[in-house]
Amino acid sequence: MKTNSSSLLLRLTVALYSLVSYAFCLGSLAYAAGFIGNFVVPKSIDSTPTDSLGFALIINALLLSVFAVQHSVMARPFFKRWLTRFVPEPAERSTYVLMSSLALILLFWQWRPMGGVIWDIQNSVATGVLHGGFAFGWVLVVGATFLINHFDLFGLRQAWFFLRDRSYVPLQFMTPGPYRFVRHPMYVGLLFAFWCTPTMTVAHLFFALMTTAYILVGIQLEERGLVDALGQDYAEYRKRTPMLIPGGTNRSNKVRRDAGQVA
Ligand SMILES: C[S@@+](CC[C@H](N)C(=O)[O-])C[C@H]1O[C@@H](n2cnc3c(N)ncnc32)[C@H](O)[C@@H]1O
Repeated sequence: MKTNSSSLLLRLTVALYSLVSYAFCLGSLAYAAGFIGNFVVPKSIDSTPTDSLGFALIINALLLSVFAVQHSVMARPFFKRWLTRFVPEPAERSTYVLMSSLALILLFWQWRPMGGVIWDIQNSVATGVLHGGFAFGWVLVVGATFLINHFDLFGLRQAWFFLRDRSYVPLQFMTPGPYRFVRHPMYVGLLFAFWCTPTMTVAHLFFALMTTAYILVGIQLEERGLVDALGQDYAEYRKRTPMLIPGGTNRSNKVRRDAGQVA
């Protein structure tokens, strides 16, 4: 990322923009924990239903689709090339972060609770385990961002290079902590956070199913980009490290084994 000695005003503007985007992101992530866990926030995934089940399903499906499309399309190289015709390159990641946060805020605002209980666990040990799984999930999500590079993932590092009029240094391939056991610890964390609940309502189940499907599809798209960006190291990593389940079958190897290419 060459800066061509951009004006100080532009560099300061990008720095401020990245901080504002980051603040939106922190706020929406914190709200997401309360929204899914039904604590602290004024409106959560299981607030009192106000619409018919059919209408609620349609609106919620649309809200999740907006997030999925925004998140996937804006991460693709063709979109980044188009966006950076209008937005300085060092602000591209912050724009992605800001738009993701706005898509989440729209979801929290317009979400239609749906009532109906699928399971309701009363046993105190089981409830404790599920609450523990929920907390573990969020700790894993946030912890993994720091292991990769929290400030790069949220666009601040790019703006910091730009502010100092330095060229951006991309992240190198790495396998810190849980990345040695699975390729997508953040998504493992999200799956824990979405599924670990003592009371599973229709709305929560719909949310968990849709987001799980999105994570499984999103991984395929993300890994294509990661192989392009990180090269052979990531391609090898895909072959030897499971996607989501530690010790589980690695999908790439399974495909090759099924084709008789792996002993
Ligand atoms: C939103 S993070 C999600 C990471 C991963 N899917 C997970 O669940 O932990 C996506 C970014 O993380 C970075 N990343 C993911 N795996 C990486 C690795 N093994 N080494 C370096 N960077 C990685 C890339 O910059 C990628 O754009």
